[in-house]
Amino acid sequence: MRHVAHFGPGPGAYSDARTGNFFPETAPLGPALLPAPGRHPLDSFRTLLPYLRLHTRQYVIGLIAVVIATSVNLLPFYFIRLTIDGLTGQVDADPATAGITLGTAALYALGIVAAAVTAGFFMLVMRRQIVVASRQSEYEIRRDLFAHLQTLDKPYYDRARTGDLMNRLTGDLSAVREMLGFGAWQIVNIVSGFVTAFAVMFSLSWQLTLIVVAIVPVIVGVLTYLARLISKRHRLAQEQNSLISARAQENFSGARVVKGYAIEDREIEDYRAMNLELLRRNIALTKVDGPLRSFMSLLLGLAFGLILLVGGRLILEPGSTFTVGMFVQFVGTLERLTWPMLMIGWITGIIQRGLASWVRLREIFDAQPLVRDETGRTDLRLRQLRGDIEFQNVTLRYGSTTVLSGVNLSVPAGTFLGITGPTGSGKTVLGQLLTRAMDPTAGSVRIDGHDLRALPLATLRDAISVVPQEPFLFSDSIANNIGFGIEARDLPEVPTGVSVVGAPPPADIPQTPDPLKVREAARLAGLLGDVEDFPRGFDTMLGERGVTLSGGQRQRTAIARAIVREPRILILDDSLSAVDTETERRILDGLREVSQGRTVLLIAHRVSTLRHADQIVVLDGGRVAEQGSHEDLLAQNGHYAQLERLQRLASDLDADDEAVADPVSAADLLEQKVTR
Ligand SMILES: Nc1ncnc2c1ncn2[C@@H]1O[C@H](COP(=O)(O)OP(=O)(O)OP(=O)(O)O)[C@@H](O)[C@H]1O
Repeated sequence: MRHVAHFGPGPGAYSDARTGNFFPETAPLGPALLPAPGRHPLDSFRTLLPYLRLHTRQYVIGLIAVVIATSVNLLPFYFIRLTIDGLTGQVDADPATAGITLGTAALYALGIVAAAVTAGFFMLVMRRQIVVASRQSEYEIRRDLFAHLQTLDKPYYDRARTGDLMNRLTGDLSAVREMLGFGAWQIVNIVSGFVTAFAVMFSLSWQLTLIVVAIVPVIVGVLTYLARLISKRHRLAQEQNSLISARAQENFSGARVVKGYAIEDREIEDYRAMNLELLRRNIALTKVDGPLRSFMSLLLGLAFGLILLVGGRLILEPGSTFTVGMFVQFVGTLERLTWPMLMIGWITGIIQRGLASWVRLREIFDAQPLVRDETGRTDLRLRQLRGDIEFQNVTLRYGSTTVLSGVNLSVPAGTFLGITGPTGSGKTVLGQLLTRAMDPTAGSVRIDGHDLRALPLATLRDAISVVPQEPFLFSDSIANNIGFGIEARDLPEVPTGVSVVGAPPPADIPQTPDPLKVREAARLAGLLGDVEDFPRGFDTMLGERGVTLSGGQRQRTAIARAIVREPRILILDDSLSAVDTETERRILDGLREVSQGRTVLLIAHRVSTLRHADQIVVLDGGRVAEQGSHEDLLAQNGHYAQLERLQRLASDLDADDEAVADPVSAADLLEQKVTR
């Protein structure tokens, strides 16, 4: 079940998008990844500290292990020096080099092995601490981000782009994790590598060390420049990669539209152009990526050549204490600096990307819902609702557009209220105000006499079920789709801002909703017959992995999902538009059964759907235009009466004329003509 995923990163979360390339492949990086103006990345680094603090111990142990490993890594050259100097019979100030026996050589060899084993062991310790800590931080940030996103409201999601949010939760999070893991240990590796290597080299020969000090900045400078160039071109290639994937995905999802409009050739041509651009960018990347290694070899070759010349002279100088063994140790130690030098440019990129990505994640954390519980206003004692609804002079504006204007409505608990009106008249937003998807601009919406702003959101949403105009079904079984709302109740709250280390294993959560409840809800929604016709019944998978339901079946699944929660208030937004009149009758019978003691708001365009409602409200231009029972409204001879006449006419036409195949469409057609 979906919520189980909250308790830990799935296998995919551990996958590392590393190419065999010299530079790691990260998320597509666009201009959007640049830090938000006016906010320095280091400021946001401070906001990352609480997550790092959860793993202080791991980072301290891990970083000490890196320092030990880099230092021990230089020991083999010391033993090689002793061996060479012993073998060549040269004697320096160190008595250990005054000749060598086979036994001593074996000891040195053992020393080399021991150093390698020790360094390997500490690198392992580092990985177990820092890399694991970065994965845990990734888990914790993702957990908290998701939990925070759950608190954000409709206005936020109206503005946010799903693709962008997905990209932040995956690509940006990976970039942050890479900075906390690989970035952190590489920084320490580079610093300790440079410090220890320079200390050793200086103790061997200050003259040679001076040459290195002169050369290294040039090498690092050139490499950093190349690394930046590669990073930039890599980013451009990645951006194009994203575009091309998005285009392909849209083409696959909209395959029916593409075929229907016979625009395959245009699609092929567009895709070809995008693909060609990707090729161009990839070639541009190869042009700088390829020569990097050769360039590195060339620079190092030159450096080593120079050191050989000067070092040779130092050895040959009369009375010199600089031995062949010391020279070999010097060169070996310098060679160990190759990797850190190469890494500087790379790590700078990783840190820059990580910080920029963290800024983008902070933007999500900083977003606050407009609608939320507020201390002082929310009365947390209100847990149960009866279902009396009241709109008091409610006005809703979006910018300069007035959507609802001075709506007054009183709906006693247990009322079956029909709502109709021309398209865009404000029917849906009326329901949305009731669930506090947003608050009214003026006036107040009340349940049981309490202004909604005084009700805890959990109480409110627990009491109301909505069947939206375009129901969303998950790629899951029919049973889980119907039981979606009940399974989520009574779950332990997942704590945020805490370490995952030492967290107890997830509680054993029942995997399937009560089958009897699900079956009963399906019956009431008129879906049972359809489900029983599927070979796997309620276990039938929907969506990408399973069957595709018809529009009417989708609507009824959503109705079943809403009523299985046994809400005090049920809102159905145009939920019977895709079913035939016979199915509609069955669903309405079911709804009447459920509506005993509940308040039902049924938004519909068809008089046949509305006629048995206790009360019917007709909205027009965001105002209540008519209100009363079916008979009252017919007597008023207004919009509703006109609607009824036209729909009756359409249905008579249908009875007379075989050519009108679908009475619903005919009625809708006529109704649209009238409402226009
Ligand atoms: N987030 C929004 N921003 C701006 N305008 C909005 C927003 N949501 C709704 N509206 C506008 O509010 C008006 C009422 O919308 P609503 O969805 O309630 O209409 P409706 O009566 O349910 O129509 P239909 O019968 O077509 O579903 C419409 O003009 C719509 O464009």
